[in-house]
Amino acid sequence: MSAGLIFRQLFESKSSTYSYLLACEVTKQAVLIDPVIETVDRDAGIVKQLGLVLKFAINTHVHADHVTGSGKLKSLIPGCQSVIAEASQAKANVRVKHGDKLQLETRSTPGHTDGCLTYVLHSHRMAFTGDALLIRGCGRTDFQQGSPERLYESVHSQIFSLPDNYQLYPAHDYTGQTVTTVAEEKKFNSRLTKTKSEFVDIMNNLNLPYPKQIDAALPANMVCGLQD
Ligand SMILES: N[C@@H](CCC(=O)N[C@@H](CSS)C(=O)NCC(=O)O)C(=O)O
Ligand SMILES: [Fe+2]
Repeated sequence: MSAGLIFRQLFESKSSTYSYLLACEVTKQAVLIDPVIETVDRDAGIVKQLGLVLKFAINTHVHADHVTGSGKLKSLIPGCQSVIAEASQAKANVRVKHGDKLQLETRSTPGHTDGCLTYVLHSHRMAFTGDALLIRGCGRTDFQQGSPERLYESVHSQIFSLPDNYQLYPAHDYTGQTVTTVAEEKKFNSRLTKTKSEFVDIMNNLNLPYPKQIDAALPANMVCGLQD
């Protein structure tokens, strides 16, 4: 995916989730990061209109707040394969780990969940951080093997170590923002600019309500989405 890039940031409003369509202008080969079941028909329509060949429906982690669209995409687009981290223990056609290169570099960024991955497209200075890093924030650490210590280490070692001008695209935003950069987050992130012990304290006192769809989402996402 080093030639011209086709790039679409797509939004699902019920869970405030971003999905990302990336494709090579020349080969038309495409991947869709973090599809959501509610918006799969829209996304499959865009893939068709643009004449793309969707190879992979890639999950950054086992989402707790929505059902992934990867299962439904596989039935709509023959040949499309689901992808998730080996460490997530979820089922998928392809299970990836730190260092793998599935058109994008895979970086292990646990802490929100054990199996959180950040996908880096070096040729276009972009990284897709899932819930490890949100714009000016980060994923919660109070369920799904969450650990504030691990999340802090992950973001500092795997995301803040990228060049300052890399653009960062999260899996969610609840304030209407769409993109940030490594430099901005190193300067302005209200949680991750703190010391590790201050960060742990913040994360242990968020007191957020559980996501509304968690009971349906977790079992479905352990098998990469509803299959029919
Ligand atoms: N209200 C939403 C869920 C909001 C939420 O918990 N978001 C997660 C990411 S989805 S697992 C999170 O980590 N938030 C961090 C934060 O600081 O908000 C719903 O009911 O779906
Ligand atoms: Fe999440």
